[in-house]
Amino acid sequence: MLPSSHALHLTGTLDLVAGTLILSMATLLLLLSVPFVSLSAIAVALAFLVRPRPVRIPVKGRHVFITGGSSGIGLAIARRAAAEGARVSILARSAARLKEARDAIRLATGVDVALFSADVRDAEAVAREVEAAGPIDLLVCNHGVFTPQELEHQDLEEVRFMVDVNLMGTFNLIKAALPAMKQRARATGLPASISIMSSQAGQVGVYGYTAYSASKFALRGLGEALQHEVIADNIHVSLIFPPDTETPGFAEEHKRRPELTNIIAGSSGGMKADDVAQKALGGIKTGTFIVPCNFEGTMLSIATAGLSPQRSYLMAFVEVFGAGFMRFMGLCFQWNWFSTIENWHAKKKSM
Ligand SMILES: NC(=O)C1=CN([C@@H]2O[C@H](COP(=O)(O)OP(=O)(O)OC[C@H]3O[C@@H](n4cnc5c(N)ncnc54)[C@H](OP(=O)(O)O)[C@@H]3O)[C@@H](O)[C@H]2O)C=CC1
Ligand SMILES: CCCCCCCCCCCCCCCC(=O)[C@@H](N)CO
Repeated sequence: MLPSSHALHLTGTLDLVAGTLILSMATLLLLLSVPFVSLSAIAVALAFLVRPRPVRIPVKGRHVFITGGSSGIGLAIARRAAAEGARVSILARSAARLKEARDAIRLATGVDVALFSADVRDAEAVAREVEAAGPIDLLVCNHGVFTPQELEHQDLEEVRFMVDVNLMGTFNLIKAALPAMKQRARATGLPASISIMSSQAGQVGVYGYTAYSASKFALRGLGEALQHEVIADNIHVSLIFPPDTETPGFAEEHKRRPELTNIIAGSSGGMKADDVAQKALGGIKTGTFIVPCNFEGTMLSIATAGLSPQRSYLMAFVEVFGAGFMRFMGLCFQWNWFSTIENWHAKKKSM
């Protein structure tokens, strides 16, 4: 048996220990909450900071005009937009392929899309078709050509072809569509969209893609500047950056692509056209400026965020705090690519 004075002493000590414990726990929590509170404060600040403001762009019942809508990614976007209740117009050169696309979309959705035939390089023809289609709510500049080759071996004619179709074609289209789009956006009070199909090769230069990468990088400059110019008209610009995607165009490209282009492009996993279309439409509906399509694409977009507009405070947060690490990852990828190129040359020399 303990004498009662001892028992008292013991409870006193226990109280002291418990008190100290609680106090140090509280201090620890407080210390731990400092970074948490400051990170939350930064997130809140970013929520006020990001421009343009978040937006929702409806698709149902609206006029969606898609170039290159007769094949691959464009066809997949047209099918999805039709299924969501949009009035869909597609434009391409070949009338025969346009009709095939209309039949395929009708079969899949029961909806008839309107067909417009023009070469996007022909500004007058584009203006005529856009006029005939009527005012557009969502313009999807998806047309594109790609013939990979080392610049040394590529004819200037082919370089010009890619720049003319991919870049100048997009200018022709936007110039033709913009005036009526502005009017319509004002009349309906609904936000409108101009989306442009770039490529992951429009975010990083890739062996064999000098002309193609140049034409796709250029679209980003176009898009960034255009967003400044049309924001007051409630028009929202999106740039879409797919990786290698299974399409008729890609099947053709793959037959002649340099081995090194295959290897480097293989750093990003391939996709199906319909999955790219889903990402593209998702990005368009939220007015997202940079729309990546797969995991590697998301990393690439964070690594190359630069001074592009960002509406999402969460993505802004990731970009701000991921910048250093993503730069490091980018250097790792470049190390890997340059090593591959070096080994490839060494192997060729020894053969
Ligand atoms: N597939 C891929 O791996 C990737 C593709 N992209 C981009 O996505 C877009 C679509 O590619 P994808 O679906 O593979 O291409 P496809 O080759 O399968 O389809 C291209 C579409 O564009 C049309 N088109 C081509 N040239 C012109 C022109 N001068 N005027 C009008 N229409 C034209 C074609 O029709 P027609 O020939 O009858 O004119 C066709 O409808 C392109 O911008 C491409 O650069 C980006 C990343 C990866
Ligand atoms: C932090 C860094 C992350 C990096 C991941 C990088 C992966 C880059 C791969 C580039 C792929 C280019 C594909 C072009 C596809 C295309 O446009 C053609 N098929 C033509 O249509």
